[in-house]
Amino acid sequence: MSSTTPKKEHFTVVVLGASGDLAKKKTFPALFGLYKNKYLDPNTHIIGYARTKMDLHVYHDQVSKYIKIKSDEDKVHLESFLKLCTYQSGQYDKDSDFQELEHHLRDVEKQTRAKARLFYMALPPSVFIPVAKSLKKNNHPEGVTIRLIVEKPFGMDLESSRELGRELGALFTEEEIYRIDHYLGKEMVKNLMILRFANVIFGSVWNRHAIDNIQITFKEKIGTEGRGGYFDEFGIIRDVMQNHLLQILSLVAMEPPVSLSAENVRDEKVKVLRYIPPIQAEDILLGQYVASEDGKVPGYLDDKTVPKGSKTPTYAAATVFINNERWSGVPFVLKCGKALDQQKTEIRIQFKDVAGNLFQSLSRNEIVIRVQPGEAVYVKMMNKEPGLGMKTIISDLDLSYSKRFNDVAIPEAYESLILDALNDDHSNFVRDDELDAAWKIFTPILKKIDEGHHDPIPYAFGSRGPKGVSEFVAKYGYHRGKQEYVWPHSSEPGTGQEQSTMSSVSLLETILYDPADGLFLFDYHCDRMISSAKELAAFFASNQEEFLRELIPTRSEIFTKVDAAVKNAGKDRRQRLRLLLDFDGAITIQCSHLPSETKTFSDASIVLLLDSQSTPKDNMFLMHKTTEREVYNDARTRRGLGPITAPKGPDEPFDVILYNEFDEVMEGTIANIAIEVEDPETGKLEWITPPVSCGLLAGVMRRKLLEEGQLRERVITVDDLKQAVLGQ
Ligand SMILES: NC(=O)C1=CN([C@@H]2O[C@H](COP(=O)(O)OP(=O)(O)OC[C@H]3O[C@@H](n4cnc5c(N)ncnc54)[C@H](OP(=O)(O)O)[C@@H]3O)[C@@H](O)[C@H]2O)C=CC1
Ligand SMILES: O=C1O[C@H](COP(=O)(O)O)[C@@H](O)[C@H](O)[C@H]1O
Repeated sequence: MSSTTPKKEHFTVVVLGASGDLAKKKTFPALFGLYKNKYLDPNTHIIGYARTKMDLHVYHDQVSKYIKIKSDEDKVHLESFLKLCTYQSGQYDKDSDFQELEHHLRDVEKQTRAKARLFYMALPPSVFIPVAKSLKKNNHPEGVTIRLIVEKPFGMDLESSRELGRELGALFTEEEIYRIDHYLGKEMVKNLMILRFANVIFGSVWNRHAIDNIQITFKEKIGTEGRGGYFDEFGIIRDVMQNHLLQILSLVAMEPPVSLSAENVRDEKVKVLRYIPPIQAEDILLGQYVASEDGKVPGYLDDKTVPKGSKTPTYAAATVFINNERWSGVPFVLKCGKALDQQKTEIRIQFKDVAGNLFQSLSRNEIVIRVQPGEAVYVKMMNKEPGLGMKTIISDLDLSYSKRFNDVAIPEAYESLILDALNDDHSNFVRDDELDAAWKIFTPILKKIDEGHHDPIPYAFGSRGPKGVSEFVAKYGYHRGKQEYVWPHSSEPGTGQEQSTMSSVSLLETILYDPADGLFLFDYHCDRMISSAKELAAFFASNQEEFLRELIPTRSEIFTKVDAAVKNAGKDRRQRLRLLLDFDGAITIQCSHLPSETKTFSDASIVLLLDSQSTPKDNMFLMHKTTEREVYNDARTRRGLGPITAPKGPDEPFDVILYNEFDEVMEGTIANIAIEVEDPETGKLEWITPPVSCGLLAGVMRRKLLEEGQLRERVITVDDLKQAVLGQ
């Protein structure tokens, strides 16, 4: 399959549609990634071509717009990368413009001596053929190797796809064409062959004898905002299911190929698709999103670019069957949708029930391959609950990439695929007969949908999808499990387990749960975590845009998880919850039980120490609650205090008070500070607390007291503090 060795053949890359969204967001960042990591020959010249007229300066701004610069080294790489990028404007159907492109190419190639050209068509389908014709006529000189990357959609149905195939086929050979489906470049999709064919423990159960049903799910939180007009022509089945999900299915279901060569792999992929009959009307469930429950986010039809009364589905669940020896009778449920409750793409393989009745209340085994976000493979399995009894509980074997491979950068799908194309490796590209087989499965049902025979069921923006989804998957045998399963397992802080989930900075909230009062100031905790997530995304999220757009959880999503964790740890017990949010959207909750009443000390009995030196206030870890606690730990160490524990006795120092470089009091290492002073104007006693601008965390209790008017913000100097506390 794909190789990762730098390619010897020397290419010029031409990006057609260079002013568009795809080129900016995916193609140029991918080319830069390859260049930076030395997978691209350092002399490779990249020519952008599009209708928009722009000078080189503006063009370079466009090229760089979505390229992430994480270090000074990256900056240097970008400068040299931009020197390789030139631009030429021209129409998509004018020979004279393509001839000018040819002059540009020849000038470049005189210097670089490149003898091969990679044309990347980041273009709308309406101009695929005119551009392909112009390229063939004007930019395909003899003796020059040509590779043409074509983006989806590859037609609207079997007929139009064949027509497109015929027209392209008359111009370029199948070896020259690379039909991109970027899901084939995703790390976990590329991992499927290895998981299946390099592990006896998986390979031997990968069939109808052991597996009950398989779900392949794609969920997005975002709606079609901004591209409603485009989307309406296609709908979610053509946008995601017929290509991305079906490609995943073929890798999950195919037989082992004779070798890893592109043709052998694709032979097996196409074979399995041919065993799938067209989807039947009763095996499909469609939905279209309406406004969110609180009415704040508009629905699909509220988008002005969407035709009034459109029945285009934004959600679809469809079940296919593979009528071969391995899979006969096993439903493959494909689900995809926009404007849903979460973002995820996963493959869920559910096994059959255990035979016999040795144990009660067992849940089925599942292998879950999490494609994104947070790549993981986990096996849900039954285990003995540790202890004296013989109770069974659900547990897991968990290969979370963030823990197992935490220092490895996972390449972007487009990087991996462009490299494959440069290396003449077709295995992760779609072959013409695969496309044909895929359209055969979907075309009859798509025709019926286009003719308006299927009314989509409305679902609220941000929900799990249309009513009936759970019943739909249950109809095909999916059991949601008899026992509650919470991941990760709750752990007592200090066991070390919580450390292992913190390969980098995570946002942190510590929440009190009391059976009588519920979760203390829960909304305030959520608000703080969500707003810190937005502010710190630029520093810690590896994909800032995606994190901000889709991965920051809502209050209700956090509540669902917290509630499940509390239940799991015992709703009748007082608990301290450590809620962690990673910058890839993963939430971790650790519960520890508390005594039924917490010991309190009167004010006079708490010993507080003033820090021995100031702390600069300009520190993001003071303003946001995160797992990065160095600034606090340093202060404790300076004053001889160990790690944070509950106060052990009235005489033992409890906390250290930090102050900034201007001698203004900030806060303690675990609490905000307030003092009671005389109001200089009225002479009345009042409680004051330093403003956040002094460099401190806006605590949730502090917020409550400020809102209730029990506390007022005022700068407190170290002298004020001494005066108030010691009367000096
Ligand atoms: N290494 C890791 O990253 C691991 C992560 N986890 C996490 O633990 C959590 C639980 O995992 P898991 O049990 O596998 O997955 P979930 O419980 O999230 O989903 C299991 C199945 O139940 C469906 N489902 C979810 N909510 C409902 C509902 N309210 N009513 C009916 N059906 C529902 C899902 O459908 P649908 O897909 O349509 O939502 C899915 O088919 C997940 O957040 C998972 O990501 C677990 C183990 C390891
Ligand atoms: O091809 C498409 O894929 C994206 C989702 O891609 P991802 O890599 O972000 O998962 C989807 O949003 C878009 O509608 C579709 O055309």
